[in-house]
Amino acid sequence: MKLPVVSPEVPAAANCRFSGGCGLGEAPAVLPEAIAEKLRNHPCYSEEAHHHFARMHVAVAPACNVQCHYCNRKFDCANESRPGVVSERLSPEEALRKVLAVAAELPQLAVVGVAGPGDPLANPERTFRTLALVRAAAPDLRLCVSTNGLALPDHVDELRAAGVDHVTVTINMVDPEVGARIHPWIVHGGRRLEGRAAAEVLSGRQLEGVRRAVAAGMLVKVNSVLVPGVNDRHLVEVNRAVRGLGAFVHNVMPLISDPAHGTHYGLTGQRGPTAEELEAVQRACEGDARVMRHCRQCRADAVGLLGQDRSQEFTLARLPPGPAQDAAEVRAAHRAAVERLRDRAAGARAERLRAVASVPADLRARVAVATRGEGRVNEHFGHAPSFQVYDVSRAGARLVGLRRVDAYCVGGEGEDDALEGALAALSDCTAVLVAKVGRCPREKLAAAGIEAVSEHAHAFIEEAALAWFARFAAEVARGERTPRPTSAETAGEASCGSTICTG
Ligand SMILES: C[S@@+](CC[C@H](N)C(=O)[O-])C[C@H]1O[C@@H](n2cnc3c(N)ncnc32)[C@H](O)[C@@H]1O
Ligand code: SF4
Repeated sequence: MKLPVVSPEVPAAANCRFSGGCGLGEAPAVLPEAIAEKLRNHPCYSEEAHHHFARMHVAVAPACNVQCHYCNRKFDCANESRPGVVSERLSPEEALRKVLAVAAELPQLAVVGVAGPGDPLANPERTFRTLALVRAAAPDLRLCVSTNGLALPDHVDELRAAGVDHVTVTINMVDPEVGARIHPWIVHGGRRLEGRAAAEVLSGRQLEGVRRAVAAGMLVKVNSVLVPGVNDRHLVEVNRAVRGLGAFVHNVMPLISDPAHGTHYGLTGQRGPTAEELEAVQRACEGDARVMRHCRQCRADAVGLLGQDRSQEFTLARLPPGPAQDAAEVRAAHRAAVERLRDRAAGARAERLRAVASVPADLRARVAVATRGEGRVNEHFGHAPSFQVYDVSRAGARLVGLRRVDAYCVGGEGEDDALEGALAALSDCTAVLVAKVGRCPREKLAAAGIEAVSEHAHAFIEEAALAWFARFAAEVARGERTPRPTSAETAGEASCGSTICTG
């Protein structure tokens, strides 16, 4: 799918944010209403929607037909938010009970997905029964499925009939030589295939699945796990292939690798990418395509706003007994409230943009933001498990990624390490916008060249970022401050022949 080129002067998020667009970089007029409607409240497909709408994954699909070197579904930790991890597996009936209980508590709930812990389409009976039960009980909830794609070509019609209009397919390679280094085996047609032969079949089926899903009118997101030294240079080719087939958005995610997880990569010391490496590949894939940058790589039983996992509050043992009432009218009221909030945020943003209109076009700064949702600066520096990072210029604020950190204010001996970790994670930022910050971390941030800014607490993120940027630009103009190059700028200068080169 070829997308129209948007003027670089026009900020990515600004173009579509309040017009039913996805916040991923396209002008509102570009998106047909049918697609805009599908994005409006889907947190995983729309950067803007993820501030306001929640999703839940129901863990009804235990088996998998592919082995990936990074996945071990046996390892579970309630405190860990990581793909493939679940606390309990559910029957379709239990999944429905849980959906209705969550929907009664969370007016923001908009999406129910099946994303494992194995592969939804390797467990078709359980998956389709779950989808049918949820659709009958709560028809306003969107349904989605996340699959490795091996069985996708066989199930597109059934997915469509089940009311699924969002499908995520994990595609890490289009070259079987690369694939054999990521996927050691698959089971297909009742046979186990290994190495290159397995990767060849997997790749063919994945691409065919994307083609058929797009042809059936579904919105397809492609996930790729970035494995340094294995597929980092190759993902541009994957991007080209899936875009050619009409995939709507590409989500390049960092490999999560730890020896404690017992995966092949963890045990052999394969590392995940640095923030700079991830950003370089995302930038290389961007071109005229949509690239997702707000993914939180959530658990297969995640519940809540992205980044706010509430799965442990909704285990089977904690669900209310008996059949729950659906709360569709509460969700409708929430959707209407979000529309009003979107209008207010658009107004605030337009005003701030006017205030920075005279700033030189080439001045930009990178800022980190502590947020708990609603699109606001509303998290304490020390409580943030991650920071959203934006590049700010007179054109607006553009999300460049997410930096996970250990929350600093948890007490105990790890505090100093956590603060050092946060300083390292934000080392390319000029400022961090927070709801609150203590004196000690403020001083340490300042010593590292990062200004802690709390005067815009509870403001909308882009409004706050632009307000800070106006002051920053004035200080630069007076010679009181020097702009700091972002890691993207320094990586860009060194990109040819290093991490990746698209030229
Ligand atoms: C657990 S899978 C379940 C759905 C399906 N089986 C699949 O692979 O797409 C969900 C997503 O998590 C990703 N994932 C699993 N383990 C990961 C890891 N250690 N690091 C990064 N991504 C991982 C998968 O590649 C996939 O995109
Ligand atoms: S396909 Fe999905 S569930 Fe299966 S091994 Fe790979 S990541 Fe895990």
